[in-house]
Amino acid sequence: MSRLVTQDLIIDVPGRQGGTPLNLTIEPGQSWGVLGPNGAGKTTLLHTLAGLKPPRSGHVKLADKPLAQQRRRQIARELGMVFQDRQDGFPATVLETALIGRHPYLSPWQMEGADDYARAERALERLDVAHLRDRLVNTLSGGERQRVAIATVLTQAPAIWLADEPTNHLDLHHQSAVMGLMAEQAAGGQAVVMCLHDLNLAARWCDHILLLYPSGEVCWGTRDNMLVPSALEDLYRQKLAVVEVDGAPVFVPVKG
Ligand SMILES: Nc1ncnc2c1ncn2[C@@H]1O[C@H](COP(=O)(O)OP(=O)(O)OP(=O)(O)O)[C@@H](O)[C@H]1O
Repeated sequence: MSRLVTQDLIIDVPGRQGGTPLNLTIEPGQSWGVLGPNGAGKTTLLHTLAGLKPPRSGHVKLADKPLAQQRRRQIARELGMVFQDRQDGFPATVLETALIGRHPYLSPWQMEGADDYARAERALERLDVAHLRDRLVNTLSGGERQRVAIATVLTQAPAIWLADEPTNHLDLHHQSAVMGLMAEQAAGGQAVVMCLHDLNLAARWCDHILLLYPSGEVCWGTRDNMLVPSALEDLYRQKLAVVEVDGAPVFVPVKG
């Protein structure tokens, strides 16, 4: 299984000077939550980890080799990205979209085979969008599109998931189902890195947390060490009350 390693990584957020160099190892089986306020650089970090955006300094290594030296196709067999914003203007059906997840494994002009179709169909079932298989993606609701995007990455079957707010647009049931899927991926030996705005999803489903401050300061560690109310209040500049439900902390914003 592949490991994602950053060496003295500083992400390139326009107008920001400096920041904490990130020396991080994302191990197979781990589930990371990236938390921080709007504009802190969560998406920039994820895009940098995916090799879609060059860092300001430092390196990202995938399977011991700098990302910058690897072919995109090879990277796409290892890394799957759930984007925050997608342009679904392309008139493709739900099934055709899920099948895009198989492209890293096919040679140019090679048609998808029975196994590719079976994987895509299974992923659509898993994300509860199989009934939409023949619909054009640009006719779907926001939550349906989000589930198709996740089904596409599930079809891709990467060793490492980079998911930018995977629960965006999802109702409570589907939020829980998607977080369950992410946990299942991690339990199966994949690594998962998710940007999340919901502290409570992070507290319940992630085992590692990275806190990203607008200044560029970063800290990271195990969930229990990182989800300290005073640190989170400082991160979000928001007072919090904490209760415990089912053994996990629940953070509630309070006035004052
Ligand atoms: N192309 C660009 N030109 C100028 N500024 C940019 C550009 N791309 C991103 N930024 C800025 O970089 C900062 C970090 O953006 P990023 O999208 O990584 O934040 P984020 O933590 O994911 O935010 P959010 O929680 O709102 O999704 C923001 O202030 C954003 O405005």
